[in-house]
Amino acid sequence: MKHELVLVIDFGGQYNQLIARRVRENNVYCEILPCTTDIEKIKAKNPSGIIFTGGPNSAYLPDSPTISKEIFEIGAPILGICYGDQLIAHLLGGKVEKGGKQQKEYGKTEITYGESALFEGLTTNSVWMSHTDYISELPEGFEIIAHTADCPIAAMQNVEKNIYGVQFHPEVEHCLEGDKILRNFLYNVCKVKGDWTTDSFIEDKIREIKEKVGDRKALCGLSGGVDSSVAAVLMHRAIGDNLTCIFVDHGLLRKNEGDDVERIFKERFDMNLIRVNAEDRFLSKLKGVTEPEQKRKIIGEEFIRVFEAESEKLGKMDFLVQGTIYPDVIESGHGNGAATIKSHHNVGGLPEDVDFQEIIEPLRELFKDEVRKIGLELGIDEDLIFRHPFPGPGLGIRVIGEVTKEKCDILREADAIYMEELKRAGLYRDIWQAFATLPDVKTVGVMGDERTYAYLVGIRAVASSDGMTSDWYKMPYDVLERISNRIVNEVDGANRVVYDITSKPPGTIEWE
Ligand SMILES: Nc1ncnc2c1ncn2[C@@H]1O[C@H](COP(=O)(O)OP(=O)(O)OP(=O)(O)O)[C@@H](O)[C@H]1O
Ligand SMILES: O=c1[nH]c(=O)c2[nH+]cn([C@@H]3O[C@H](COP(=O)(O)O)[C@@H](O)[C@H]3O)c2[nH]1
Ligand SMILES: NC(=O)CC[C@H](N)C(=O)O
Ligand SMILES: [Mg+2]
Repeated sequence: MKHELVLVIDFGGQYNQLIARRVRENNVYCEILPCTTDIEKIKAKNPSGIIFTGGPNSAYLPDSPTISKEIFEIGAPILGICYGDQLIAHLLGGKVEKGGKQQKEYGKTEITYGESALFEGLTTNSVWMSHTDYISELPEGFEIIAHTADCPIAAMQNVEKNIYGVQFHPEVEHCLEGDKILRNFLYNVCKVKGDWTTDSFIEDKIREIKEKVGDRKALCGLSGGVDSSVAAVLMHRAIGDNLTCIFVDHGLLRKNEGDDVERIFKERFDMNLIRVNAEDRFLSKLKGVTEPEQKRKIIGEEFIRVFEAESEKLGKMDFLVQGTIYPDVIESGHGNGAATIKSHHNVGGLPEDVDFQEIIEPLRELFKDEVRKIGLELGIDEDLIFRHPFPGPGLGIRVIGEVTKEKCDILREADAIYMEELKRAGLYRDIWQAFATLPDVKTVGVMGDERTYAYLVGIRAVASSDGMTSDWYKMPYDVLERISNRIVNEVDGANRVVYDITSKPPGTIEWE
């Protein structure tokens, strides 16, 4: 079945992915396209509605991102947000200017709404602003539908042409009733029925995979983590025994993880699974390397080389499947004009030559919490679905600086104690992700009246819903105390523990 589709046209904003997921949360399928996409391609997708995102530029400057005016003629309702709103005004003959002290607005702002299908049913009047420019003159055919104390045109509409614009950001959590405004756009203006659900995602993906793979063979990188487990189960539903899962024990896993993953998958899933022990291979490639991006690229490449070697043994597999999700893609700098934060091993860390016909990534557009929902619907057990995320490069990026077996062993012991204590305190599920890290730092201590000189262990726990932003977890002192005592007492080679209290941004979740 072909679903209703809303297109998000990307002008380089910070919250584009949020817009997309808000649309999906309203049961409408959504795709993000760069603003440079050909108008014919946009038309061919026959969208039910189009949303222009915000962006860092100024619509009136010559080199700012723009779009052909033909977009206004293709018949789909349009909603512009912030830069998108300003661009509509600029393209259709209104005026956008740099704001003086007066017109700039950042953060929470009081607003007065007028009559509009967008604002039906709203009961509050506070929005979230982030703009320096402002619309000083309406384009012809438009009317003002909201204003603030400082911004005369906080929203505008042309009902006849179905074009709407808002200066504020309805997609962010802090915009009161922003979700209602987006819902009104979808249901009152675009008149969608809302035919997209996680059920239909599963059905569609399975059909899509069947069509693509036919009776050819696929190899799926399986880590035992959430994303690859969900990807593997989806693939298995689609192609059955033509799927082989491959679990690489690269020596950078947590304590007992290799054996646990192998056992759990053999017990619970009726899939072909191969475990490859490749510790020496990975550690020898990482010898002497300290720079995080270089480490990530080496690990990314080794994964692929191991997959290729196994594929060769099995008689050449046609497809490689990975559990890549959206944050892996965006942080690797593979979005439109987005900066590279770190090369996730499965995206930015992939080598150029990959000996498979194609890579299949069934979850590439989704966020972690969406993947979890789908996993539960596929019947995967909760203990697997609610495992904390664990990065593919594993301890390779948690041992800061050069990776050695000795350091990995120290970290494995510390991390195992940390997890055990979090579970004992009943905090594991409340925390989005927690782990220990081993900075390349030794400190002096005193134990049994003897001097020690041993490694520092960092522990981190974060609260988040999608991993895109996070806050540090406010861990009770008594739990911290127990963790610290046990690590220093029980782990040979560690004599000090620190707790990371950095949010993301400005930090990232992993230290490298
Ligand atoms: N040890 C491994 N063996 C085989 N494939 C792996 C391994 N680690 C990661 N991968 C591949 O890389 C992808 C990305 O890893 P990532 O850690 O983001 O996802 P995950 O492990 O599936 O889920 P989670 O985020 O819950 O850890 C995985 O989905 C999987 O396809
Ligand atoms: O599979 C992965 N391959 C990687 O290379 C990688 N780097 C980070 N992560 C995980 O992604 C989430 C966001 O991490 P950061 O805030 O550190 O960028 C967190 O959950 C990280 O653990 C990775 N996962
Ligand atoms: N958040 C935005 O889209 C900002 C739009 C534009 N760059 C401004 O400062 O007004
Ligand atoms: Mg993982």
